This record gives sequence, structure tokens and C-alpha cells, in this order.
Amino acid sequence: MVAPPDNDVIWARSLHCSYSGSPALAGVSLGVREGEILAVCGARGSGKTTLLRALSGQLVAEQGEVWFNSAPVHTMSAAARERLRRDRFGWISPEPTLVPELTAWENAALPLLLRGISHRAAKATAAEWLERLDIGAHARTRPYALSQAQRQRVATARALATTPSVLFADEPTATLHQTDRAHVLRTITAAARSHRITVILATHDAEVAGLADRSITLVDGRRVAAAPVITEAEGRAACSLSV
Ligand SMILES: Nc1ncnc2c1ncn2[C@@H]1O[C@H](COP(=O)(O)OP(=O)(O)OP(=O)(O)O)[C@@H](O)[C@H]1O
Repeated sequence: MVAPPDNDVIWARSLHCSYSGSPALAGVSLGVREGEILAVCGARGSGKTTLLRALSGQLVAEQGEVWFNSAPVHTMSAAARERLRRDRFGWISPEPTLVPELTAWENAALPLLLRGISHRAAKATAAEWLERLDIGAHARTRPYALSQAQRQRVATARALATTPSVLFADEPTATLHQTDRAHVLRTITAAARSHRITVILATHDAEVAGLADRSITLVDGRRVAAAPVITEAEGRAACSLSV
């Protein structure tokens, strides 16, 4: 087994995943440096979600390796992978999944409470992130009384409140309108830069990918050539391969 390079926080080699025999990932390798924002571009069904799930230990690839720092995720027990996800990773889905019985701040504080942080500290941190996402006024509101866009802001606050080592963001703004999209993305990228959070961002949107430091592109579960993203126009070029 070859150990990953020291400066990669996530490193994967030759990942193969399939669903009922049909391949979703066919030999994807990548490395992500600490504090880097990496966009995973690709059309619908190209394997972005599967890649994020494999990298975050939600699923174990049939073949290949995933390392988090110097820890081999692919050989961990299910319980160890769950602890890793709880303690070191954050996750944002395209559709916000909040606990309906809890208020916005309780939802945002939940991962902190699961990590054993005091109620008072968890509440203060959650409140701070809700403010940053411009949803502080609704801290005591339950999800049913919030709009989809407001719920996604709460889910984003929840993912950032723990300042995870790695944030996996799967099409985090896919269901949002332009203004909400820009604000949520700005908050994610600003948080990543100020707290050195590594972000792996799945998107089919070239403008979103343009905010990343670098992008890779998937086509049918394989990586195709991708250029570093320096400007929005270049991001568009890198992603246009897949659309
Ligand atoms: N739970 C599942 N059962 C069966 N097939 C699946 C499942 N999840 C994904 N697939 C298939 O695996 C392939 C990769 O899907 P994946 O969701 O990883 O791609 P994606 O790029 O994230 O797409 P999208 O943008 O639609 O989320 C697709 O062909 C998809 O139909």
C-alpha cells in the first residue's frame, strides 16, 4: 500500500464504485490539499455524488483507496467511518435535510452537541453562523415555517458550525435563486479561507466552479483533463467539457 503525499488532506486512488453492476466511478484518483477549494464538475449522472460519498466514507468503494491525512478510510470499520464523519467532516446536500422538531439554531447546533460541546457554547456558535448566513432572525423557527432557501442556509450553518477539516458540498446551491446562491457560496468560500476548511464542491455550474481554486471534471465516472481554475471564464472552459 502506498501512503498518500503529506500535504494532501484527502487522497484517493483508483476508485471504482457501481450500483447493481452498473459503474458509477471507474478508476478516479485525486488529491486535495489542506485549505483548498476543489470543484468536482460534471453533467448529471457523471458520478459526482458517488465520488463525494466515497471520499467522505459514506460508502466504501469496491476497489481503490481513500486516505484522510494519514488514515486509510477504506479499511476503517463502519463505526470508525461514522466517527470520522461526525468529528472531522461536514456535508451539505442539494436539498436541506433538517430535523423537523428542532428550531433553526437547534438544527445548526446539533453536530456540535454530538461532539460533546456544552449546550451554551454550541448555541453561541450556531447563532454566530446563522447570523453569518443572514438567517439569525429565524433562529427560533422550525423548518416547516422556513422557505427552501432559508432551510438551505440553516443546513449550511450546521455544516460550517463545527469548522470541519473537510466540507463536502454536493450541489449546495442547486435549488437556490441567483441572489441566495451567491450569498451562500460567498459564505462557504469565505469560511473556508478564514478557517482553512478544505472544500470539495460538486457542481454542474461553471460559475460555481469558478469560485474554486481548482476543478476536476468527471464524465461517466472517469476523470477527464481539467485546467486549474483561475478566472470565471477558465472555470467555464474547464466545466464545458462535460456539458
Ligand atoms: N442509489 C443508486 N442506485 C442505482 N444507481 C445509482 C444510485 N445512485 C447513483 N446511481 C447511478 O450512478 C451514476 C452516478 O450517479 P451520481 O449521483 O454519483 O452522479 P452525479 O454526477 O452526482 O449526478 P447528479 O448531478 O444527478 O446528482 C448515475 O448513472 C446514477 O444513475
